[in-house]
Amino acid sequence: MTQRRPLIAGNWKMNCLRADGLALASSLAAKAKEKGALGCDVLVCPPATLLSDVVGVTHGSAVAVGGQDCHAAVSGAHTGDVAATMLADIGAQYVLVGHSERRADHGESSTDIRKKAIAAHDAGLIAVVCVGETEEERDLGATLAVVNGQVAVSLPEGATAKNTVVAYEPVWAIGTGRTASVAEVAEVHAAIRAELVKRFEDGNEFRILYGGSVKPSNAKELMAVEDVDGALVGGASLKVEDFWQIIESCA
Ligand SMILES: O=C[C@H](O)COP(=O)(O)O
Repeated sequence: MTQRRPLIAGNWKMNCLRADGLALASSLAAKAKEKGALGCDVLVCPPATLLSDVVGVTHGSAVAVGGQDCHAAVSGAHTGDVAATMLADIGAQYVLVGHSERRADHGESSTDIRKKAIAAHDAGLIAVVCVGETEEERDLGATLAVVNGQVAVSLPEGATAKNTVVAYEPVWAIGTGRTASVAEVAEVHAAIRAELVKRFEDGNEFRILYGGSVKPSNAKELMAVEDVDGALVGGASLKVEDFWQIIESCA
């Protein structure tokens, strides 16, 4: 069986002013240093305003830093956007692309996401490509078709297990306290794995994260599901003790 090192990623979304964000990142880095070898890779994705400082305070620790989005272009007249090259330039190693909040708030399509993933790869970043169905799509029985369709279009030809992570986040489970059941998670992750194996030589090695109301109380159970290789955590990543317990669930 392929051994995949889990990734626990914290998406801070549009939260944290400077003092709180730096305190959170410093505490995590200190805990990681004190613990030594961890059972997973750890990533935090702060808002753009804090990226550079968080890179600074986590330097030399096991905590990697990522952006929450990037533009598909390297530079140009795109007011308010950030290029993947800019993220790499300040020391970020990852970038989230296609989060459902970007898809909903900014009308991003899977074609847009693929372009962003290519930009991330070209900049030397690992793209965390997010996919997931809405509640309506699940009720219609369209979950696997929707998710497989997003995976097929959002992942570029050049994706590999080294430069790409897939994050499955059912939209109805994000920030709602409702977590997908183990059976629901297992079914979708198996379908994503099959899609990856069909398309990519190293499809078995891609990490597939689950996201949607992951918390200390359900992390262990979710991490034990076949083909769940970590978590993309929103709310619980803003509390150092909660996020740390989720990290420890991979031990
Ligand atoms: O990116 C993270 C997800 O949207 C999950 O957020 P949540 O853990 O607050 O449900």
